[in-house]
Amino acid sequence: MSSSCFKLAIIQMFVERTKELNHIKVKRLLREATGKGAKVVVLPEFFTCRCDPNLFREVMEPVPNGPTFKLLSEAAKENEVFLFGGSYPESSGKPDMFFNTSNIFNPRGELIGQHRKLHMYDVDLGPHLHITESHHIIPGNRLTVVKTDYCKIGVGICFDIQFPEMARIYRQRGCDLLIYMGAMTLKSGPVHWKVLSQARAADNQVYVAAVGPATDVTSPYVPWGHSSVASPWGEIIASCESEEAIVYADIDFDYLKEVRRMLPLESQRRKDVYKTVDLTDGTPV
Ligand SMILES: NC(=O)CC(=O)C(=O)O
Repeated sequence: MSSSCFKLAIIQMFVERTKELNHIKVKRLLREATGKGAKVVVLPEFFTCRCDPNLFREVMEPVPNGPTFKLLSEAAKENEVFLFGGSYPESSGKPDMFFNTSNIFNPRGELIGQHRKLHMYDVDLGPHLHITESHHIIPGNRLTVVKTDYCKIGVGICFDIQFPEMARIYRQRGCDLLIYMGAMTLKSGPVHWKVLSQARAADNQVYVAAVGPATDVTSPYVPWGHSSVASPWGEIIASCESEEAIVYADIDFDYLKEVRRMLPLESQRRKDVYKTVDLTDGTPV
């Protein structure tokens, strides 16, 4: 593989009943992915317990002094990989409230980024799908750009994908890949998950990875699964369905440049007709 290309692995993990079982599974799946040449690996949202607000309170843990943080750091180091550690409930100091946090590690096991889900999923999707995340989750308050050996990567969690402004800012700050870890509902997942990944990719001419847990119909909140990777052309280049799977995709910077050359959106913006916001000013992230 040329230096202008690297292998990304996204892990659509079936989340087991206990944190310990999930830790064991993460180690196994990470070994498998890096054994196949993956240089950047992504875990799904909420991989330490099933999607259930009652369980979240039980499994939440401090960052950086919790067992999951330690596991991810050690696993990144052992496998010499950039690890986007899905997300898990990070205790906030308030008894029933937590952050939905993704910790990101370099191949030396050092923390290089942390994203706390920004947008709260407070929605009324019908009689059985009234969700108010803000009752138990505290939103983060900053965007997250991570520098890796390959490219800059913008990070979002689940509902964050619905907000195009965030992806636009990531592109303006030089990201070539956006990673969203998300457990979409069965209501919005089938319609939105892939379409939004493709839209964020095509609008911004970046790769987009959308990574969820495998579907578990016994969970009170059934995640949609269907993880995928979209190319800068907006095409799905790798995907899976509902079950546990590792999905691999080559992130090819020559292709990315070619898309931007063929379709020069950045220089064609009609800034004389509509207002755009320039965020390429080196604002720290
Ligand atoms: N939980 C979310 O943040 C969003 C979601 O589940 C959905 O869009 O579906």
